[in-house]
Amino acid sequence: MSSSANQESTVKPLRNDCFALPPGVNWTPVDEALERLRSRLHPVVGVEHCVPLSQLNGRILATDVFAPRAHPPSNNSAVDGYAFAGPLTEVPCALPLVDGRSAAGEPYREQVPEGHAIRILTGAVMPAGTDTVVLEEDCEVINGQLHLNGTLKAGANRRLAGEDIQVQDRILNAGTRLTPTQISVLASVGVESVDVYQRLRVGVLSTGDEVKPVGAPITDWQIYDANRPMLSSMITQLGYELIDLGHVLDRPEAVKEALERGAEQCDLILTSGGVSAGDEDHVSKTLKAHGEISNWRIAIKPGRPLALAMFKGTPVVGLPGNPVAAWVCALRFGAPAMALMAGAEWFEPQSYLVPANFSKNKKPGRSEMLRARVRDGKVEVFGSEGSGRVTGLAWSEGMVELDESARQIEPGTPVKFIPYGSFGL
Ligand SMILES: Nc1nc2c(c(=O)[nH]1)N[C@H]1C(S)=C(S)[C@@H](COP(=O)(O)OP(=O)(O)OC[C@H]3O[C@@H](n4cnc5c(N)ncnc54)[C@H](O)[C@@H]3O)O[C@H]1N2
Ligand code: MOO
Repeated sequence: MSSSANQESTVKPLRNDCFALPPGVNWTPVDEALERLRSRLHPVVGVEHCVPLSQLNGRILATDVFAPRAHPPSNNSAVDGYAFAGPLTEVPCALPLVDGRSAAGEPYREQVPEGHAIRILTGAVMPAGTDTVVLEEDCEVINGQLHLNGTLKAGANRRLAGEDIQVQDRILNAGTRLTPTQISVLASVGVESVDVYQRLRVGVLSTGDEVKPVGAPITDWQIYDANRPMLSSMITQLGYELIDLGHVLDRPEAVKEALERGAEQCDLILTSGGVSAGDEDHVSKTLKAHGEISNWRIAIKPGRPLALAMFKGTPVVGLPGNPVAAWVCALRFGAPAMALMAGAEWFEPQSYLVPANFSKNKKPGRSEMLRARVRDGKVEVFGSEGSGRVTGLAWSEGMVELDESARQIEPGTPVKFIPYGSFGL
């Protein structure tokens, strides 16, 4: 792996044989393939110190974060109403109101005398002498007296100091991918900046003589490059740094040159195409000639051929060329692997058992990933399983994963639905 100027020298490189398969392995079940990736990969990025809140979305925490302040910092009211000392057991009753009020940002600084009440607004600090708040809808003020008809427990409608977070509580763990909600927690206790991992630099390379970048002149026997824009968008959406390695023809020298460029600039390279056994599958050949390659034949449809290699110290994930297979493999295997390399936790995507709205007779012995979406509480799958059907990708909102043992699916059979959101997309 190449290293950037500010990357820390303590980063441990991956082993050259990290993708090697045990002798005799032929078809690898999905679970085993995932476990192999999990056990052989580790973070390969250094730490970026003191990154401000405004730049944290999607970044991965490098250290645990402890609260420098409690949340809420003081007892305060959860509602607009009147504060007094609770409980209130004998009703109806009338409490004289003190002159003044406690508003958010403008506390009442004196003691509220026993048996009195005070006007209070949501978020305002509870004045001394009060611990309970009645909603303004549940009481009436007549001639400076607060009239109450319902009982209230002591502490009703009050938020206690530190009930959410106490000083020095661990609020976030190292390895957490920061999202808007976690950034809100940091802000709530006044954390201005945190240490995060440097962004994983992911190179995306398309290969194939028939493949042309969008915008280039094209003929009938050529196709537009759908994989590179798809994978590039995925990389940026996952919060990684995209390094566009372009497209190369099926020429050993061109493939080698592109991989060398990638190894210089990236922590990981995703290629698509050229990994099955065909005469023009130069990605496999180049990786074999100049790196340590392992052609994983995963018992999955689509996406059987997945080439995993180390090329000049940089891991290369050789995805199949068919866009559907490239997408499925990039998600199912690439996303957790990248997360781990980027310093986050390995993750098994959250899935849901949803009744099927389709029938299918599946071959045993391999997993199948179907383009899917949920409508009216049932999961439907795209009409064609063809691995080149990009329309199915656009139509889908997730995948149905049928494991190796699944056989006959009927309408109503619970199946495992994995929304794309479970991968962070
Ligand atoms: N004899 C065998 N042939 C094939 C096997 C096999 O096991 N034995 N596996 C099939 C499966 S499954 C797949 S998937 C493909 C994977 O092949 P490659 O990774 O070598 O991919 P290519 O042959 O280069 O391309 C496959 C297909 O995808 C189109 N493609 C490629 N790149 C792009 C791109 N950037 N954007 C859009 N489409 C792309 C390409 O034109 C081909 O149609 O191998 C099967 N064959
Ligand atoms: O990986 Mo291929 O596209 O399974 O069909």
